[in-house]
Amino acid sequence: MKCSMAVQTEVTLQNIGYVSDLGPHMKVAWAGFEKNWICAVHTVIRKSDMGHIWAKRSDLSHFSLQLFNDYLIPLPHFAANRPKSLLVYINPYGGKQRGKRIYEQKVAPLFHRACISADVIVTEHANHARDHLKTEASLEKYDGVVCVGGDGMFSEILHGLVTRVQTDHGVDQNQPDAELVPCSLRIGIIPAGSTDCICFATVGVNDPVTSALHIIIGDSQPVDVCSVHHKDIFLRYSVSLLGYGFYGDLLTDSERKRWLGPARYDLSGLKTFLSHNYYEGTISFLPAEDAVGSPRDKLQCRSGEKPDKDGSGWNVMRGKFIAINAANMSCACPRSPKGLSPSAHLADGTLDLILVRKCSRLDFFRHLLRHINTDDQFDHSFVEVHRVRMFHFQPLYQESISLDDLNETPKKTGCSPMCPAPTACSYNTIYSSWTCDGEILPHAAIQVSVQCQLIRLFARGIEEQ
Ligand SMILES: Nc1ncnc2c1ncn2[C@@H]1O[C@H](COP(=O)(O)OP(=O)(O)OP(=O)(O)O)[C@@H](O)[C@H]1O
Ligand SMILES: CCCCCCCCCCCCC/C=C/[C@@H](O)[C@H](CO)NC(=O)CCCCC
Ligand SMILES: [Ca+2]
Repeated sequence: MKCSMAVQTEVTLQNIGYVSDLGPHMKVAWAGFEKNWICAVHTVIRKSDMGHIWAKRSDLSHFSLQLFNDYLIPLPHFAANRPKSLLVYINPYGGKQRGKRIYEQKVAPLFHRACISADVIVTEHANHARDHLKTEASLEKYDGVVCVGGDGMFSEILHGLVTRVQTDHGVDQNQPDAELVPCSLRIGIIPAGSTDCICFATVGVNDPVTSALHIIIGDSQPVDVCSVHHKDIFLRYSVSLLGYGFYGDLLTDSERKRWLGPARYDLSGLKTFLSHNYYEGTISFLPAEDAVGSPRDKLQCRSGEKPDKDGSGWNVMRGKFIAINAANMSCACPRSPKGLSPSAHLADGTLDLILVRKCSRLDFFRHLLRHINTDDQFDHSFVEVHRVRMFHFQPLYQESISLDDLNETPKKTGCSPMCPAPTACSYNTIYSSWTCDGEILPHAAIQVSVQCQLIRLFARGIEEQ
């Protein structure tokens, strides 16, 4: 692979082929002198380094920009961290099934131009990437792992990588209080899924080229990971949303409608909203009293800081909940650009626990609506939010069945259904389940704890607006 010498070029609006956000404070421009990619010229510029110049597109026409032919500017503070060798997993079936094309057309040419070698694996089945990472991949050859797909695919990479590192270090993931070993390999996300909330909440935009450039320049964003256990048995890791009730039901329903693509969430969202179920249980949590900020401080996450010490004392609440949402990050996504918990931090060792208690359908609608407008979604009498380091949930009923059984013939238990109209109540409305980054957990009773900065992404968080 050849990287040619830098050649300084004048650029005007006419020959800038594309200008894209690299997070709110970064821009990328490249000039297509020909339509041919090989002749294209790339540069990545930090907006703050460029003063006002990038503030308005029209300014570009007067701007002489230093561009380097066939060479990505090795800005000094990026150079040392730039990856040279990557392991790429592509889910060809995520989102609108465009992962392979996105990688080949938009990302691979940039990696080539930046002299990055990439070993590409197009997955052949679910859990292919996870299992390959867990046992087979020669990780010592790589500087990072790239996930081309959605949040579900990211979850595979997360589980493969974290499990591999713990196995290599002899850490037992079944111990809820085990000190997990952080992963040294960074993970890059090329968004090609349906929600892509992990990419959106850590980069600020779902754009494959922007993500590719974060990888190329070697950005690094630590991210907390939640570990989820049931009766001291490890279930899963989560980085975005653990949701019981509304989001658990929505996800369960949407999995049956995968053929609809991303639109499945709209249909299942409407259906779940109309069913208006609530569920009774006990939530116990350890507040992060010494955490940086609070869920309602309206300070959006920059990059996250590590807290000094754990908070003290568990809080216990029993109630009837429409939704229990544990947001380890803002969960911003194109559907809700500020997310479920706009001030949640990426790397502070806490998550925001949002409890939506039983309320009228109209009130719940008002609450949902506030995820897409500027009003405060926590400013309702039936909503509370806590910044926590750990939480446990115990549903009212005794959990003696697994999710698989839930899809079979109903079995009666001694507990009463928690649905508003018992006559219309079906078996499924008695129970909800947790969605864990879009995957359904097999148990409702869970213990969750936040593992501070367990992984790092090729990203930089969302910079100050
Ligand atoms: N080759 C494959 N065939 C079938 N399923 C796969 C394959 N590779 C990965 N998967 C699974 O596909 C599921 C969905 O993929 P992905 O997350 O990429 O897209 P999505 O669900 O549309 O997007 P999002 O998770 O952002 O809503 C993942 O849980 C992953 O395990
Ligand atoms: C009246 C209009 C009200 C509109 C309300 C919109 C509220 C949207 C909040 C979106 C929160 C997304 C949280 C992300 C969760 C991901 O881990 C998961 C995996 O991709 N996706 C979903 O659960 C998919 C979730 C899909 C939600 C629609
Ligand atoms: Ca966090």
